[in-house]
Amino acid sequence: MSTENIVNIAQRARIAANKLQYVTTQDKSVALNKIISVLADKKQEIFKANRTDKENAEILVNAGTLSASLFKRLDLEKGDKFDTMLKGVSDIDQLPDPTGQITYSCKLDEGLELYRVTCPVGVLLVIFEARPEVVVNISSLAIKSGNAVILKGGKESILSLAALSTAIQSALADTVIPPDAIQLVETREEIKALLELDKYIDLVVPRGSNSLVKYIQSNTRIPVLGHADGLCSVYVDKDADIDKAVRVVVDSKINYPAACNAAETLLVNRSILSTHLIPITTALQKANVKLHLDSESLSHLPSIDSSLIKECVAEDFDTEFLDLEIAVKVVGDVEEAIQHINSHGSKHTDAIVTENEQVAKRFMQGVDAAGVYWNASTRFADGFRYGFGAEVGVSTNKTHARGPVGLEGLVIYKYKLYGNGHIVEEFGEGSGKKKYLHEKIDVTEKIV
Ligand SMILES: NC(=O)C1=CN([C@@H]2O[C@H](COP(=O)(O)OP(=O)(O)OC[C@H]3O[C@@H](n4cnc5c(N)ncnc54)[C@H](OP(=O)(O)O)[C@@H]3O)[C@@H](O)[C@H]2O)C=CC1
Ligand SMILES: N[C@@H](CCC(=O)OP(=O)(O)O)C(=O)O
Repeated sequence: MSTENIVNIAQRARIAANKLQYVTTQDKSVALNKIISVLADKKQEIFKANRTDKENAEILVNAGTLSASLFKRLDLEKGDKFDTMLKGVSDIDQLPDPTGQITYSCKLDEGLELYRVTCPVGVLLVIFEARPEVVVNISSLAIKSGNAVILKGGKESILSLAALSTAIQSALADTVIPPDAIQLVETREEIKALLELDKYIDLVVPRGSNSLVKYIQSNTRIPVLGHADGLCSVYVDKDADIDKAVRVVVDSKINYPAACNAAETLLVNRSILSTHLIPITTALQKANVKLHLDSESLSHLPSIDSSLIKECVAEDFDTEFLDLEIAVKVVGDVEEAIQHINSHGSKHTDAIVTENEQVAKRFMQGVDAAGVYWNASTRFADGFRYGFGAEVGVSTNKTHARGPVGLEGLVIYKYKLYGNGHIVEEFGEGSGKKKYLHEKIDVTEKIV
């Protein structure tokens, strides 16, 4: 696409975003329900496009140039993926409108009232992996939060994405939401050109590998909300219940090994090696997980399947395997576990298994991650599971939005000041000057 056309896409997104400032919750609901019905009507057409994407991808899988997990992500037909995707749109419709919410109010003077009110970010540019349903998840979240979005998914999903976004745009054509609110681009070159357009685009969300996020951060002036790799750890403490430890570690690793919220590192307290390590590693091996063991854990596991054991190297603790592999390290206490996670983790999601509340609290306060869990699988790090309907992805940024990004992550705020000819000159410390009241206003309803 020419540079001129790319600028045109960004300009149209900007115009759509400006219009979206005025749409009502009811308008959004009409649009989301229309999207559900058009997607349902066009299901076979969308599946046909998805099948062609899969046929093309299969050639690459057979040639060994594409992973089986990428192929699995690409598949929109399998199981209940399509229905779950539609349910996500309906769930988002049911959630409260995130815009127009008053998060601060203050009476500065008689007749002078200040409100902080949530509002859309504006125009988003979201880059994501070859997972077709993400286009529907993000479009729904964008519409409900009043944002326009330009989307680019992984190249392997190009036909599925085109079918889905065309369906969404045709649904919007029958509503007050401008179809330009949801636009698709297809290539890295187009992204490169869009990254220059800080005049039209307000926020870039790169969702994918660390290298993608780093590339975007280094090549744009637009603020970036990075959704990068998940180097998640589970720490099994000396006061861990064995059954809970096995359940949490195994689920964190095998429930969906290619996801960013799968565990990549297992930290085990030294004092429970003889009791907990064997049941946990046996369960992992039963699930075909390859263990990258440090020398201390290796010396405690003389008799397990050696084809699934490797002595670890230092880099294993900085590796996102995204597969049935896990690095195992013995630590002395929770402090060492926290220190390890804070120096090797990716600030995504980390879990502790323990029955000791004090130790759990220490872990949850000390670990610097978007999600810190006690006796629960890292796989819960997900917008749907958090009750957000769906997610843009899992933010590994520390500011604006952290962890699964749903509707609240897609709004900012503005301060609205309602006066009656008030001027600053009248206020001050001297005689005859007015003093600020700074009284909280009891707000019960939405304001304009
Ligand atoms: N935190 C989160 O929410 C999530 C994180 N991830 C992480 O993503 C990784 C795996 O996903 P994977 O598909 O391999 O990710 P990639 O980063 O390889 O690709 C993701 C997307 O980024 C695009 N892309 C990559 N580099 C560039 C670039 N330089 N310029 C423009 N576009 C670029 C790709 O385009 P193209 O296809 O055209 O090459 C694709 O659309 C794992 O680390 C996983 O943890 C995955 C999902 C969610
Ligand atoms: N958040 C979702 C999906 C995670 C995700 O995006 O995975 P993937 O695209 O396969 O890296 C989940 O927990 O299953």
